Amino acid sequence: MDEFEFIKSIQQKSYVQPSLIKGIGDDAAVFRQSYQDTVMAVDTFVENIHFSRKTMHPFHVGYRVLAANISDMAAMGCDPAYYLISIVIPESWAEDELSEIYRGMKEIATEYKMDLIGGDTVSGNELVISVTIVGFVAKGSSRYRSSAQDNDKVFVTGTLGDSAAGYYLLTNESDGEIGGYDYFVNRHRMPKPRIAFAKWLESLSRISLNDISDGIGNEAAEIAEASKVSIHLDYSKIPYHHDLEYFTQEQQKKWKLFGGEDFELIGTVSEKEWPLVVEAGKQTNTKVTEIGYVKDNVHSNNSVFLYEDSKVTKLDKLGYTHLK
Ligand SMILES: Nc1ncnc2c1ncn2[C@@H]1O[C@H](COP(=O)(O)OP(=O)(O)O)[C@@H](O)[C@H]1O
Ligand SMILES: Cc1ncc(C[n+]2csc(CCOP(=O)(O)OP(=O)(O)O)c2C)c(N)n1
Ligand SMILES: [Mg+2]
Ligand SMILES: [Mg+2]
Ligand SMILES: [Mg+2]
Repeated sequence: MDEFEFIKSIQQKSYVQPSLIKGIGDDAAVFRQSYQDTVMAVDTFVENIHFSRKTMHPFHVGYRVLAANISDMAAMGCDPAYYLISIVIPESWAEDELSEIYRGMKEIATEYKMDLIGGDTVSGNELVISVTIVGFVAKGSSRYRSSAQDNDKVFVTGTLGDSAAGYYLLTNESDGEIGGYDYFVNRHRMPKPRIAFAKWLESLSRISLNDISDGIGNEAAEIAEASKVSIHLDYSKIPYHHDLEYFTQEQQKKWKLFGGEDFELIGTVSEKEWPLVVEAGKQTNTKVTEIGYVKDNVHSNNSVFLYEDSKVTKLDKLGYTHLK
C-alpha cells in the first residue's frame, strides 16, 4: 500500500460533527464555529518512550494516543470534536498493524463522537504519532490551571497508580499472585478520559483542572504555580484500587504520586461549590475524592506539601519529565 492508498484506507466515509465543512481530501480541513470557544492541543507519542510492543498491541497504541489527547480536552472542560494524525512509519511496522492502530483510534473516537479530519504520513526510522485535537466549549467556560484560590478543596477523580501498576506488570515477571492483573493492564492500555464529568461541571462559577499524565506530584505543582498558591495533600486520602495492596508500600506510594498516565483529573473548587462536584461524580458515575486544600500564603506559594502520618514533606516534581 503506498501513501495515497494508505490515506484512502483510513479516511472516514461520513462525519459526525455538524460544524465540519471539509474533512480529509484537500490541502486542509475546514470547520465553522461562531457560538463557542475552540480549544486545541497536540501531543506526540514515540515508540519505546510512550509505548512499546511489549506493553501494547497496535490497537491499544491507537486507542491510547487519542485517549491522552481527549484527556487534555477534559482538563479544559470542553467537548472533543476533531483530531488530526501525523504519523512517521518505519518499515518494521506492517500494514495490518497500522490498520490496527487506526482501528484503536476509531474505537475511542466513536465513543467520544469525534471525526478524523486530516493528518500527514511519512516514512522514517521509528514509529512516532502526533495527535492534534480540537474541542469546543461554551464561550468563556474553559477551565484553567490558574484558577485555584485560597481555601479551595483539592479533589481527584478515579483511582491513582493503576496505569503505572499495569505498566509494571507488563514489563516485569511477577513473583507470586497479583490480583487485578487484567484491571491494571487495561487501565494502562485503554484509559477513559473524564469528559462527561468535566462537562457536567460547566455551570460552576470557578474551578481549576489539570489531567494526570505525569503524576499528581507534577500536576498539582502545575496548578500551584499557575495559581500562585500552595497545595496541601493528605497521602492517606489518595484513592487507589484495592488490588494495589498486592504491591509493596514503596511501589504503591511511587505510583500513586508519580506514576502518571491514569488520565484522571485533579482540580480545586470553593467549599461552596464542592457539593456540585460531588453531584457531578454521582451523575456521571465518576469516583470523586477530596485529597487536600489550597492555601494562599506568600511564604509557601507555588509548592505542594504532602502530609503523611505526622510528617510533612515538600513534594518534589518527581513525576515523568522529558529532557531531564
Ligand atoms: N515544543 C513546544 N512548543 C510550543 N508549545 C509547547 C511545546 N511543548 C509544550 N508546549 C505547551 O506547553 C504547555 C504545557 O504542555 P504539557 O506539559 O505537555 O501539557 P500536558 O501535560 O497537558 O500535555 C501547553 O500549553 C503546550 O501546548
Ligand atoms: C514503553 C513505555 N515506557 C515508559 C512509559 C511511561 N511514560 C511514558 S511518557 C509518560 C508521561 C506522559 O507522557 P507526556 O509525553 O509527558 O505526556 P503529556 O504530559 O504531554 O500529556 C510516562 C509515565 C510508557 N507508558 N511506556
Ligand atoms: Mg503535552
Ligand atoms: Mg494535560
Ligand atoms: Mg508530560
